[in-house]
Amino acid sequence: MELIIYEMLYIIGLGLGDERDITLKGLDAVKKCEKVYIEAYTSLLSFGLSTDGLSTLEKLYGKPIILADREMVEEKVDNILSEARGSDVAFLVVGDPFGATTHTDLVVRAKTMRVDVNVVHNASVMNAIGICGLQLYRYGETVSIPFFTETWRPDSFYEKIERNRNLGLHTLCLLDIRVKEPTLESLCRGRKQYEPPRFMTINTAIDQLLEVEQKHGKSAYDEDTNCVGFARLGSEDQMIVAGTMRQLRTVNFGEPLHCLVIVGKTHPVEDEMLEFYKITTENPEQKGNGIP
Ligand SMILES: C[S@@+](CC[C@H](N)C(=O)[O-])C[C@H]1O[C@@H](n2cnc3c(N)ncnc32)[C@H](O)[C@@H]1O
Repeated sequence: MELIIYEMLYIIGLGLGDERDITLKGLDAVKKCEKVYIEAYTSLLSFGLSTDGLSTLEKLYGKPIILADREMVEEKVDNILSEARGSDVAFLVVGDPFGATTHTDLVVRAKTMRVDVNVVHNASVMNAIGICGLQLYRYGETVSIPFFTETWRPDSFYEKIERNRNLGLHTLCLLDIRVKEPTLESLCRGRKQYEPPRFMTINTAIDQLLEVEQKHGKSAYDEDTNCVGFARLGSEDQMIVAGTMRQLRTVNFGEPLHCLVIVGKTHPVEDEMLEFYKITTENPEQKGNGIP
């Protein structure tokens, strides 16, 4: 009887900061893989991902890395999986592989195609937000805030935030990333051209949240609701600022990526920790860099 040995798909978390955040286990796996893909869709990296290539990562890993953009992840993933049937293939993900739903799909498809999968975990935005002192086990459902357009203003996040707040739970709001979005014009013409990448800022997210509150009027939150804004978590220049929606709306958080937490009912220890990140009249220039 013929013995079929399937090779492995390694899904490897890179963490949040820079190329050195990969784990030793992850690095070992990358080194033994014949092909290495990096997902550039659900997160932007501060890892030297630019038009001139992925040099920092490639230097550290000692091999070329193929950029798996949104199109490849969503439409051509079967090709990657087929390759993993004949050789070891690495699929690198910023943060943790399960910090985004796309990668759960990838595992399901791999299993269906009888490709073995090995996951190497790393830090995710989902746990890095713990740095502000709000307890991770006091969070409700995470919501995603999409960019509003003139004609498309989806607000299903509102009900979820309302539910979380009624239960006294904190809410993590993940903010939209628009990468490789085909322009409307190019879709009509049938030849794809792409919009420039866009990353939602905390300021835009708060504007949209308040617009939706005004529309529904159920007082799920308001301008005086306490929040924490996070930018570039895990990087040297990360920024964490606590304040009301009104206060955070005017803070310049700088480069992406950003996310926002709407604070629920707090424990005294959570309050004590949040104090370190607060904008105050004595400290209007709160930069919120790192651990206080
Ligand atoms: C779908 S999640 C991807 C999560 C990633 N796979 C992980 O495990 O961290 C993407 C969203 O998380 C937030 N995010 C990701 N990395 C971040 C960072 N370093 N700092 C702040 N927010 C971040 C942004 O709102 C971004 O739109």
